[in-house]
Amino acid sequence: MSMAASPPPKKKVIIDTDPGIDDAMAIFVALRSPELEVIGLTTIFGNVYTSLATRNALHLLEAAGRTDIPVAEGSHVTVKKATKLRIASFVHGSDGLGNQNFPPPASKPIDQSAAAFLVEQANLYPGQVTVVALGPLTNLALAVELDPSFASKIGQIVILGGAYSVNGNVNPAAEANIFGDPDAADIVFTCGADILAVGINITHQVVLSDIDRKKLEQSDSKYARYLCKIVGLYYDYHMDAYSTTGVYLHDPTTLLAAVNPSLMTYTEGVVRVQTEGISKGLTVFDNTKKTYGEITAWSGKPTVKVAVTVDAPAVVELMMQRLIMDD
Ligand SMILES: O=c1[nH]cnc2c1ncn2[C@@H]1O[C@H](CO)[C@@H](O)[C@H]1O
Repeated sequence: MSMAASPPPKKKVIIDTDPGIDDAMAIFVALRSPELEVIGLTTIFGNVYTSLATRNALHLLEAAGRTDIPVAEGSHVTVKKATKLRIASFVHGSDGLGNQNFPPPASKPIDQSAAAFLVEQANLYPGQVTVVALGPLTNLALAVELDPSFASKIGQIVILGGAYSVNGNVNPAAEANIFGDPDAADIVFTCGADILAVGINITHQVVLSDIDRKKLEQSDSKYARYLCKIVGLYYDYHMDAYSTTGVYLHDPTTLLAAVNPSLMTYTEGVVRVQTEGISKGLTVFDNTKKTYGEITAWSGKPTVKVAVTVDAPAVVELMMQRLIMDD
């Protein structure tokens, strides 16, 4: 008797997000990826304040018809309780979704903080949960502080964060997600979890051109059409900031690294984050190949994987395919 091979188990994913136009793309791609089971969204400040991130996360799940997925609201302040936050409304619009003024969602977040939800899920499914972190790393740092076993129980943390051997996007030193809470980022990078970091040295190679945008616009996919409605402002920002007619696919690229890690190559080493001074938010990678003459801040810290190359056309194609494919 022949038996059909059973499909591989889906990867359980929690997306920690600050939606955000490219966050919306990543969330839709995740919902459309048969390799993934999205078990929750957790929210954080960054592109918008946390309360608006929660509202947008709920709204995006409603737009996708997936209100079965829980949303846990994250921290409103940095891990050091700073309330003065850097919010990128000039990139995403004051509503975070291209100034479309969508009606408020009917659904509500669950009664648990993002950090508590992350800890709970890691304990429920040890080694099986992947967190895709698309904003500042505050919630994950709080999870590490809440439960010392979180780092070993979480399956993998895929981080959009850092600028490795290239300039930042907030200033020459810092990438926006790391700059948003550098102390949290340093806690997470050194916590000992299985970490895969995707920096803007990678995501600046992955561009959605105007031609691809038109293809999305002309498809009948409700996901593609929704994204085309909100993406205009993101194109304007890229024209102003980088003089390009395309947009960088930061968040969907990172999400797709969780779907198919072989879209990138990686190196391994220790990442520490500068938490003060003019280079606050700088990610500094030690390849651990040199024995320094003294103990450094990197000595003996756990290593992480950092993406070094990407098959950019394959990432764009996969994203387009996931958005356009039939339900
Ligand atoms: O110039 C910028 N300032 C702040 N945030 C930005 C900028 N450009 C892009 N992003 C946002 O930050 C993440 C990648 O660093 C992405 O979520 C992107 O939308």
